[in-house]
Amino acid sequence: MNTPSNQQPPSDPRALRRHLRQARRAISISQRQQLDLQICQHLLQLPQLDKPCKIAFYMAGDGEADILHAALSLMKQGHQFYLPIIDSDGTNRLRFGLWQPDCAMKANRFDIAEPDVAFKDQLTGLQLDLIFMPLVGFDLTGNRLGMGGGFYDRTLEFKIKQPSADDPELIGIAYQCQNVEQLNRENWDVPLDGLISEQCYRKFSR
Ligand SMILES: Nc1nc2c(c(=O)[nH]1)N(C=O)[C@@H](CNc1ccc(C(=O)N[C@@H](CCC(=O)O)C(=O)O)cc1)CN2
Ligand SMILES: Nc1ncnc2c1ncn2[C@@H]1O[C@H](COP(=O)(O)OP(=O)(O)OP(=O)(O)O)[C@@H](O)[C@H]1O
Repeated sequence: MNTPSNQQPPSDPRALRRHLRQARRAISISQRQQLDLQICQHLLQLPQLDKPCKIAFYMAGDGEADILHAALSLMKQGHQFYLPIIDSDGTNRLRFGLWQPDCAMKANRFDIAEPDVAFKDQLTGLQLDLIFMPLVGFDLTGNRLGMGGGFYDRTLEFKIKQPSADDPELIGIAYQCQNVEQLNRENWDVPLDGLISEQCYRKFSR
Protein backbone atom coordinates (compact mmCIF):
# COMPACT_ATOMS: atom_id res chain seq x y z
CA MET A 1 0.00 0.00 0.00
CA ASN A 2 1.05 3.59 -0.50
CA THR A 3 -0.09 4.50 2.99
CA PRO A 4 2.49 3.95 5.73
CA SER A 5 1.37 1.05 7.95
CA ASN A 6 0.96 3.31 10.99
CA GLN A 7 -1.65 5.40 9.17
CA GLN A 8 -5.35 4.46 9.44
CA PRO A 9 -7.25 4.02 6.15
CA PRO A 10 -10.06 6.59 5.67
CA SER A 11 -13.39 5.77 7.38
CA ASP A 12 -15.61 7.65 4.89
CA PRO A 13 -16.69 4.98 2.32
CA ARG A 14 -15.99 7.14 -0.71
CA ALA A 15 -12.53 8.12 0.50
CA LEU A 16 -11.88 4.49 1.49
CA ARG A 17 -12.93 3.31 -1.98
CA ARG A 18 -10.53 5.80 -3.61
CA HIS A 19 -7.75 4.76 -1.26
CA LEU A 20 -8.20 1.02 -1.88
CA ARG A 21 -8.57 1.41 -5.66
CA GLN A 22 -5.33 3.37 -5.65
CA ALA A 23 -3.65 0.65 -3.54
CA ARG A 24 -4.65 -2.16 -5.94
CA ARG A 25 -3.56 -0.11 -8.99
CA ALA A 26 -0.18 0.60 -7.35
CA ILE A 27 0.90 -3.07 -7.38
CA SER A 28 3.75 -3.55 -9.88
CA ILE A 29 3.26 -5.73 -12.97
CA SER A 30 5.69 -8.41 -11.77
CA GLN A 31 4.23 -8.49 -8.25
CA ARG A 32 0.71 -8.63 -9.72
CA GLN A 33 1.61 -11.63 -11.91
CA GLN A 34 2.85 -13.44 -8.83
CA LEU A 35 -0.24 -12.58 -6.74
CA ASP A 36 -2.68 -13.46 -9.55
CA LEU A 37 -0.99 -16.83 -9.91
CA GLN A 38 -1.38 -17.53 -6.18
CA ILE A 39 -5.04 -16.44 -6.28
CA CYS A 40 -5.67 -18.71 -9.28
CA GLN A 41 -4.05 -21.64 -7.44
CA HIS A 42 -6.39 -21.21 -4.46
CA LEU A 43 -9.35 -20.84 -6.80
CA LEU A 44 -8.57 -24.02 -8.73
CA GLN A 45 -8.66 -26.02 -5.49
CA LEU A 46 -12.19 -25.00 -4.47
CA PRO A 47 -14.17 -28.13 -3.54
CA GLN A 48 -17.28 -26.57 -5.15
CA LEU A 49 -15.66 -27.20 -8.56
CA ASP A 50 -15.91 -30.99 -8.40
CA LYS A 51 -19.11 -30.87 -10.50
CA PRO A 52 -19.76 -28.79 -13.66
CA CYS A 53 -20.71 -25.25 -12.64
CA LYS A 54 -22.12 -22.07 -14.14
CA ILE A 55 -19.71 -19.44 -12.90
CA ALA A 56 -19.69 -15.65 -13.14
CA PHE A 57 -16.37 -13.84 -13.19
CA TYR A 58 -15.24 -10.46 -14.53
CA MET A 59 -12.85 -8.88 -17.02
CA ALA A 60 -10.23 -7.42 -14.70
CA GLY A 61 -9.44 -3.69 -14.96
CA ASP A 62 -8.56 -0.84 -12.58
CA GLY A 63 -6.00 -3.04 -10.81
CA GLU A 64 -8.49 -5.85 -10.04
CA ALA A 65 -7.02 -9.29 -9.37
CA ASP A 66 -7.08 -11.20 -12.66
CA ILE A 67 -8.47 -14.75 -12.59
CA LEU A 68 -8.71 -15.24 -16.35
CA HIS A 69 -5.98 -17.87 -16.28
CA ALA A 70 -8.00 -20.03 -13.83
CA ALA A 71 -11.21 -19.46 -15.80
CA LEU A 72 -9.61 -20.70 -19.02
CA SER A 73 -8.31 -23.81 -17.32
CA LEU A 74 -11.70 -24.55 -15.68
CA MET A 75 -13.49 -24.06 -19.02
CA LYS A 76 -11.41 -26.92 -20.40
CA GLN A 77 -12.80 -29.07 -17.56
CA GLY A 78 -16.40 -28.32 -18.60
CA HIS A 79 -17.34 -25.37 -16.38
CA GLN A 80 -19.20 -22.50 -18.07
CA PHE A 81 -18.11 -18.91 -17.50
CA TYR A 82 -20.33 -15.83 -17.62
CA LEU A 83 -19.59 -12.11 -17.46
CA PRO A 84 -21.80 -9.41 -15.92
CA ILE A 85 -23.97 -7.38 -18.30
CA ILE A 86 -25.47 -4.13 -17.00
CA ASP A 87 -29.23 -4.31 -17.68
CA SER A 88 -30.36 -1.82 -20.30
CA ASP A 89 -33.68 -1.26 -18.47
CA GLY A 90 -32.29 1.37 -16.08
CA THR A 91 -32.71 -0.77 -12.93
CA ASN A 92 -28.93 -0.94 -12.40
CA ARG A 93 -28.99 -4.70 -12.04
CA LEU A 94 -26.72 -7.23 -13.68
CA ARG A 95 -27.52 -10.19 -15.89
CA PHE A 96 -24.86 -12.63 -17.06
CA GLY A 97 -23.76 -13.57 -20.60
CA LEU A 98 -21.86 -16.72 -21.55
CA TRP A 99 -18.23 -15.90 -22.29
CA GLN A 100 -15.79 -17.71 -24.53
CA PRO A 101 -12.43 -16.38 -25.69
CA ASP A 102 -13.69 -15.73 -29.23
CA CYS A 103 -17.20 -14.47 -28.43
CA ALA A 104 -18.55 -11.08 -29.59
CA MET A 105 -18.15 -8.35 -26.98
CA LYS A 106 -19.30 -4.78 -26.55
CA ALA A 107 -18.30 -2.02 -24.12
CA ASN A 108 -20.72 -0.94 -21.37
CA ARG A 109 -21.07 2.62 -20.07
CA PHE A 110 -17.94 2.17 -17.92
CA ASP A 111 -16.00 0.91 -20.94
CA ILE A 112 -15.90 -2.64 -19.49
CA ALA A 113 -16.31 -5.39 -22.12
CA GLU A 114 -19.52 -7.46 -21.90
CA PRO A 115 -20.57 -10.44 -24.05
CA ASP A 116 -22.87 -9.27 -26.83
CA VAL A 117 -25.65 -11.73 -25.97
CA ALA A 118 -29.41 -11.39 -26.68
CA PHE A 119 -31.49 -10.63 -23.58
CA LYS A 120 -33.31 -13.98 -23.80
CA ASP A 121 -30.00 -15.82 -23.55
CA GLN A 122 -28.76 -13.89 -20.51
CA LEU A 123 -28.90 -15.56 -17.08
CA THR A 124 -30.08 -14.02 -13.83
CA GLY A 125 -27.94 -14.29 -10.70
CA LEU A 126 -30.18 -17.07 -9.42
CA GLN A 127 -29.23 -19.31 -12.36
CA LEU A 128 -25.54 -19.32 -11.43
CA ASP A 129 -23.74 -21.71 -9.07
CA LEU A 130 -20.77 -19.53 -8.20
CA ILE A 131 -20.02 -15.83 -8.52
CA PHE A 132 -16.43 -14.62 -8.38
CA MET A 133 -16.82 -11.01 -7.46
CA PRO A 134 -14.17 -8.31 -7.90
CA LEU A 135 -13.66 -6.39 -4.65
CA VAL A 136 -12.44 -2.95 -3.80
CA GLY A 137 -12.21 -3.86 -0.11
CA PHE A 138 -13.10 -6.61 2.34
CA ASP A 139 -13.04 -7.41 6.03
CA LEU A 140 -12.69 -10.80 7.68
CA THR A 141 -16.39 -11.20 8.48
CA GLY A 142 -17.61 -11.23 4.85
CA ASN A 143 -18.38 -7.54 4.39
CA ARG A 144 -17.25 -6.13 1.08
CA LEU A 145 -16.77 -2.80 -0.63
CA GLY A 146 -17.49 -2.71 -4.37
CA MET A 147 -17.19 0.01 -6.99
CA GLY A 148 -20.11 1.88 -5.44
CA GLY A 149 -22.78 1.34 -8.09
CA GLY A 150 -24.77 -1.14 -6.00
CA PHE A 151 -24.97 -3.41 -9.09
CA TYR A 152 -24.10 -6.66 -7.35
CA ASP A 153 -26.14 -5.77 -4.25
CA ARG A 154 -29.31 -5.11 -6.30
CA THR A 155 -28.76 -8.18 -8.47
CA LEU A 156 -28.26 -10.48 -5.49
CA GLU A 157 -30.75 -9.03 -3.01
CA PHE A 158 -32.67 -12.34 -3.17
CA LYS A 159 -29.80 -13.81 -1.11
CA ILE A 160 -30.96 -11.62 1.78
CA LYS A 161 -34.71 -11.44 1.12
CA GLN A 162 -35.52 -15.05 0.13
CA PRO A 163 -32.44 -17.13 0.88
CA SER A 164 -32.47 -20.65 -0.56
CA ALA A 165 -30.07 -23.57 -0.75
CA ASP A 166 -29.92 -23.06 -4.56
CA ASP A 167 -28.54 -19.54 -4.29
CA PRO A 168 -25.18 -18.90 -5.96
CA GLU A 169 -22.18 -18.82 -3.69
CA LEU A 170 -20.46 -15.43 -3.61
CA ILE A 171 -16.70 -15.56 -3.51
CA GLY A 172 -14.82 -12.28 -3.38
CA ILE A 173 -11.49 -11.98 -5.17
CA ALA A 174 -8.98 -9.46 -3.88
CA TYR A 175 -5.39 -8.77 -2.97
CA GLN A 176 -4.48 -8.82 0.72
CA CYS A 177 -3.72 -5.06 0.58
CA GLN A 178 -7.49 -4.54 0.17
CA ASN A 179 -8.22 -6.02 3.60
CA VAL A 180 -9.52 -3.45 6.08
CA GLU A 181 -10.25 -3.94 9.76
CA GLN A 182 -14.03 -3.47 9.71
CA LEU A 183 -16.46 -2.36 6.98
CA ASN A 184 -19.88 -1.00 7.85
CA ARG A 185 -22.70 -3.25 6.68
CA GLU A 186 -25.78 -1.42 5.28
CA ASN A 187 -29.05 -3.36 5.13
CA TRP A 188 -28.79 -3.76 1.33
CA ASP A 189 -25.22 -5.14 1.45
CA VAL A 190 -25.10 -8.79 0.38
CA PRO A 191 -22.26 -10.43 2.33
CA LEU A 192 -19.65 -12.77 0.88
CA ASP A 193 -19.76 -16.54 1.42
CA GLY A 194 -16.02 -16.77 0.84
CA LEU A 195 -12.94 -14.86 -0.12
CA ILE A 196 -9.81 -15.65 -2.09
CA SER A 197 -6.65 -13.56 -1.75
CA GLU A 198 -3.06 -14.52 -2.51
CA GLN A 199 -2.84 -15.84 1.07
CA CYS A 200 -5.78 -18.26 1.21
CA TYR A 201 -9.36 -19.24 0.52
CA ARG A 202 -11.46 -18.27 3.52
CA LYS A 203 -15.03 -19.46 4.02
CA PHE A 204 -17.31 -17.24 6.10
CA SER A 205 -19.75 -18.92 8.44
CA ARG A 206 -22.96 -17.29 9.52
N1 LIG B 1 -14.37 -5.84 -13.97
C1 LIG B 1 -15.51 -5.44 -13.42
N2 LIG B 1 -16.64 -5.55 -14.13
C2 LIG B 1 -17.81 -5.12 -13.58
C3 LIG B 1 -17.85 -4.58 -12.28
C4 LIG B 1 -16.63 -4.48 -11.56
O1 LIG B 1 -16.56 -4.00 -10.41
N3 LIG B 1 -15.49 -4.92 -12.18
N4 LIG B 1 -19.04 -4.17 -11.76
C5 LIG B 1 -19.34 -4.08 -10.41
O2 LIG B 1 -20.26 -3.45 -10.00
C6 LIG B 1 -20.08 -3.75 -12.71
C7 LIG B 1 -19.72 -2.35 -13.20
N5 LIG B 1 -19.70 -1.43 -12.12
C8 LIG B 1 -18.94 -0.29 -12.09
C9 LIG B 1 -19.27 0.70 -11.20
C10 LIG B 1 -18.54 1.89 -11.19
C11 LIG B 1 -17.47 2.06 -12.07
C12 LIG B 1 -16.65 3.28 -12.13
O3 LIG B 1 -15.56 3.29 -12.68
N6 LIG B 1 -17.08 4.36 -11.65
C13 LIG B 1 -16.29 5.56 -11.80
C14 LIG B 1 -17.05 6.59 -12.58
C15 LIG B 1 -17.03 6.23 -14.04
C16 LIG B 1 -18.05 6.96 -14.90
O4 LIG B 1 -19.06 7.45 -14.38
O5 LIG B 1 -17.83 6.97 -16.09
C17 LIG B 1 -15.87 6.05 -10.47
O6 LIG B 1 -16.62 5.85 -9.48
O7 LIG B 1 -14.77 6.60 -10.38
C18 LIG B 1 -17.14 1.06 -12.92
C19 LIG B 1 -17.87 -0.12 -12.94
C20 LIG B 1 -20.19 -4.76 -13.82
N7 LIG B 1 -18.91 -5.14 -14.35
N1 LIG C 1 -30.95 -3.85 -3.19
C1 LIG C 1 -30.86 -2.53 -3.45
N2 LIG C 1 -31.97 -1.82 -3.78
C2 LIG C 1 -31.87 -0.50 -4.04
N3 LIG C 1 -30.73 0.21 -3.98
C3 LIG C 1 -29.61 -0.44 -3.65
C4 LIG C 1 -29.63 -1.84 -3.37
N4 LIG C 1 -28.36 -2.21 -3.09
C5 LIG C 1 -27.60 -1.10 -3.18
N5 LIG C 1 -28.34 -0.02 -3.51
C6 LIG C 1 -27.86 1.37 -3.68
O1 LIG C 1 -26.62 1.36 -4.36
C7 LIG C 1 -25.75 2.33 -3.82
C8 LIG C 1 -24.35 1.81 -3.79
O2 LIG C 1 -24.28 0.74 -2.84
P1 LIG C 1 -22.88 0.32 -2.19
O3 LIG C 1 -22.11 1.53 -1.79
O4 LIG C 1 -23.13 -0.75 -1.19
O5 LIG C 1 -22.18 -0.27 -3.51
P2 LIG C 1 -21.13 -1.42 -3.68
O6 LIG C 1 -21.44 -2.58 -2.79
O7 LIG C 1 -19.78 -0.83 -3.55
O8 LIG C 1 -21.41 -1.80 -5.19
P3 LIG C 1 -21.63 -3.25 -5.87
O9 LIG C 1 -22.78 -3.92 -5.17
O10 LIG C 1 -21.91 -2.96 -7.31
O11 LIG C 1 -20.35 -3.99 -5.67
C9 LIG C 1 -26.27 2.70 -2.44
O12 LIG C 1 -26.44 4.09 -2.38
C10 LIG C 1 -27.58 1.98 -2.32
O13 LIG C 1 -28.61 2.91 -2.02
